[in-house]
Amino acid sequence: MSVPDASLVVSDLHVQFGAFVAVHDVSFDAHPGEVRFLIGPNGAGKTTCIDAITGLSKGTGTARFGDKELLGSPAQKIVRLGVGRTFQTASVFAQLSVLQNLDIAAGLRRSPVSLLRARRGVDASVERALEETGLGTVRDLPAGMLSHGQKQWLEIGMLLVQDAKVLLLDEPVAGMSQDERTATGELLGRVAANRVVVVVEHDMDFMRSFATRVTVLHQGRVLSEGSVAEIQADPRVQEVYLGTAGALSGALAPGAEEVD
Ligand SMILES: Nc1ncnc2c1ncn2[C@@H]1O[C@H](COP(=O)(O)OP(=O)(O)OP(=O)(O)O)[C@@H](O)[C@H]1O
Repeated sequence: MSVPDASLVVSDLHVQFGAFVAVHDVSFDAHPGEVRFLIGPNGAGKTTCIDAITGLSKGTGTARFGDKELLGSPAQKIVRLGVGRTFQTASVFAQLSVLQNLDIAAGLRRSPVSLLRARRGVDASVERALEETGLGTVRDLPAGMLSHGQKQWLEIGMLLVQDAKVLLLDEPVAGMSQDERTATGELLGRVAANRVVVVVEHDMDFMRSFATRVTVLHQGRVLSEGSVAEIQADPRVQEVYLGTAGALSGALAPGAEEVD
């Protein structure tokens, strides 16, 4: 199968901490135009996959973005290649305004020479990110005053101004209100139109509403992969959730309400 240049293709990813194998030969791919989900019970290896792809943990196998191999590259180089991530806890500068946070992020992709040049007005990439994330109305507020959801959107905006082509998002809707979850799903749909978006999530209701393709991990291995309907119908997935996370089992059933 030919793979589009802008895709992320992970093959046989293997990550070990001492004798403990956290990720066993995991393969998945993600393409612009889809919102790709990685789900699985606690400790399944989801965050470790993202850590390895972004250079924070050592992994073997391959993780290619277009024709670039990411595994083995330093984290900063991976960022420069256009691969960005968020963490479970948003890391924004609380004292600085939304605009200043975005401006600093935009500076990370500018050359030292252009940083020294006098700047007139707001960078076009910052204006686009404000528009795309819906944060325009709070642009002058200190980031510390934003709601939990708005902080996550700001982090996503910071990746957008850095011109990230691959966004790896670790539990972006944890702790969000229902309205914020819906807004986040819609934002991810817009962002994914021309970028790779991979979402690690526990929230099954969110997954069901916004995932276009899902990989289920269990104990470091790929258990199942497919559309939301396919993975929900997979008896192996039902068994894992029934066996390890009773509260999630109901949420896997089509149409079930999420249980927190
Ligand atoms: N630095 C580390 N050293 C040792 N073990 C680790 C390290 N990082 C993760 N692990 C272990 O690897 C396994 C996978 O962890 P990981 O955080 O990737 O799971 P996860 O699927 O993201 O879980 P959760 O949904 O709870 O965040 C766990 O057993 C975890 O304890």
